[in-house]
Amino acid sequence: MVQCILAGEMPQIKLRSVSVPDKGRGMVPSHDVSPGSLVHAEEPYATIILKQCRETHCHYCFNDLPADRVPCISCSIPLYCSQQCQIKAGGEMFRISTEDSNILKNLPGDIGKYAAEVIQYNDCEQKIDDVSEHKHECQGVHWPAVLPSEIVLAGRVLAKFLSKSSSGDIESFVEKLELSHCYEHMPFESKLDSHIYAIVLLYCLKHSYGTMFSINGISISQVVIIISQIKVNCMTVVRLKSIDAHGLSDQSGGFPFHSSVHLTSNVEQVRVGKAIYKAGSLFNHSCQPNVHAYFLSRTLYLRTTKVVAAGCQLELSYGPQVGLWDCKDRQNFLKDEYAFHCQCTGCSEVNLSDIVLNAFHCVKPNCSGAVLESRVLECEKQKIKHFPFANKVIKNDDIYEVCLHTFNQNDASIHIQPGYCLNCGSYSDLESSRTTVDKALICIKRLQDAIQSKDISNTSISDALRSLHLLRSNLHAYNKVIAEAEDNIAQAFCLVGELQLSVDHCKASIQILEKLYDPDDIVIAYELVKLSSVQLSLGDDSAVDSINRIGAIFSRYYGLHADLVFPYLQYLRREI
Ligand SMILES: C[S@@+](CC[C@H](N)C(=O)[O-])C[C@H]1O[C@@H](n2cnc3c(N)ncnc32)[C@H](O)[C@@H]1O
Repeated sequence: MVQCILAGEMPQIKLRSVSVPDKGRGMVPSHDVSPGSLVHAEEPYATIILKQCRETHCHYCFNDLPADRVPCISCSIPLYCSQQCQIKAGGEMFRISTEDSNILKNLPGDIGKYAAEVIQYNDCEQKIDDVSEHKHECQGVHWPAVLPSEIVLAGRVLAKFLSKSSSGDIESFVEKLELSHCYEHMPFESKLDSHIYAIVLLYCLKHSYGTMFSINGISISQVVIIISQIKVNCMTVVRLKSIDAHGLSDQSGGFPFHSSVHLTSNVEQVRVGKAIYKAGSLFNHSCQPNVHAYFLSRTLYLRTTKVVAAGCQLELSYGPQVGLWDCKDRQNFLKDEYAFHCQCTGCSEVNLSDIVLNAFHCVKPNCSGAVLESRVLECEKQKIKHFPFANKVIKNDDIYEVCLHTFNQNDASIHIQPGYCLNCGSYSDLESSRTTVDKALICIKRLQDAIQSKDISNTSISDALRSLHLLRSNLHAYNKVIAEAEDNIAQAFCLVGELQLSVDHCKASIQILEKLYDPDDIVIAYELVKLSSVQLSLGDDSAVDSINRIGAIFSRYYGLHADLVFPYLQYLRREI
């Protein structure tokens, strides 16, 4: 909340929790909400840093670690960006006896120095949050470094119970958490894993808490429930980074930009932690979300990206989104990761993206119809059957263009086969197209490797251009593979200093992505960041339009926090 106030913004929208068919509880606004409105801000109930970020990010606030990082005073495993974060993560562990404090202060080197500072902090009786996130973990045995992050997070939830509960009634604690769980839908192997981890975790905690803690059937079953609650409800905390073509990242808001060197800037999302937000857990998933989630430090912010009418569900994406993957891949992911079958509009109503994202080109060169493989077709058939005829053309002209033949059939007797064009009904030999595409992709992969190693030859670019031509003649014009190939070629041209060609291929990639995503989706803004950086290098006036578009999209997704989340925006604005 402190961060919200500092940034001059607090959520103003009144929300209600309602019961939603097939999805359990969900959140709705009490009145109409305009795009870009902050609807929710919340501090986490419990968090954990991801293992791959242990050396690079603060274990408390998840920001980048500075050179003078501060280790945990006791076990020195967690690293913090400041003494304040170290103290907050330690909770009560620093309220120690005078005798112990003298011992700690006299420890050699940095540890003694930190101990002295921390003790002084506590002596001043400053008010600190009693988070105690790490206190129970640093008792000599380094189990948090070994167990999976989600199990360590379950340990942190349990530590709250153990530090606060006087009754020792773990069942009522779990009930009061009011988090949904997926135990009954979990596969047998995952159930077995969670039982084993529950027992291991309880023994680890017993090491810290001693006799006040009993391990029995009840506590084990409750920890199993907490583990399955975490599986369904924990959010991945991410940070945005701009990375230039040479792999340098922009941490400071400045940009390592030299007029003699041509650079593109890519936006990368870095996953840094996992966290449980109790109210945030009430928001359901949609593959066409109307809410965007982001984080400043540990605080979760939810902001609408579309108009949401009073009483309509506010839904965010748990990862998969229309445009990112096709329907089948999204549903498989949600089943594996969150153990539910997605009931969102993106998975139940026809949308252009799901039809064309992995589609092939029709054999007739001038036909714009999509040809689908059986894997995609099965999913889309279900949706086409239920797509109300009246909405077909009005909702999206492009859908009509790629599926004309299909929609002209009587809805009740839709009979589409893999390999037949949805627009004109012509048959394509998908096996031969697939073989050509796979061969072309080998050259594109070679170009990607050359980009990685910054060793781009003329041959690798001309091979990639020939492959692009093959991709375009075998795949549907809006297939995502073409967008990715265009993007790779744009990067390669940029690295060899052919900036105008880079701009052309970057634009071709964006044109496809605008069909797959909403043209105002944040993904388009990330692509425009690349485009505008090359346009700026080229002295191209249209950089202004690109940067204005980026600004408009970012302010809808991040509001007043846009510059804080992505400091590179300030650099772009300065340039125009
Ligand atoms: C983080 S919780 C969201 C709140 C939840 N509905 C509740 O009642 O507590 C995630 C769970 O909500 C349900 N859910 C969320 N989005 C859904 C969707 N698009 N389709 C079906 N179920 C969904 C699933 O049961 C999932 O495991």
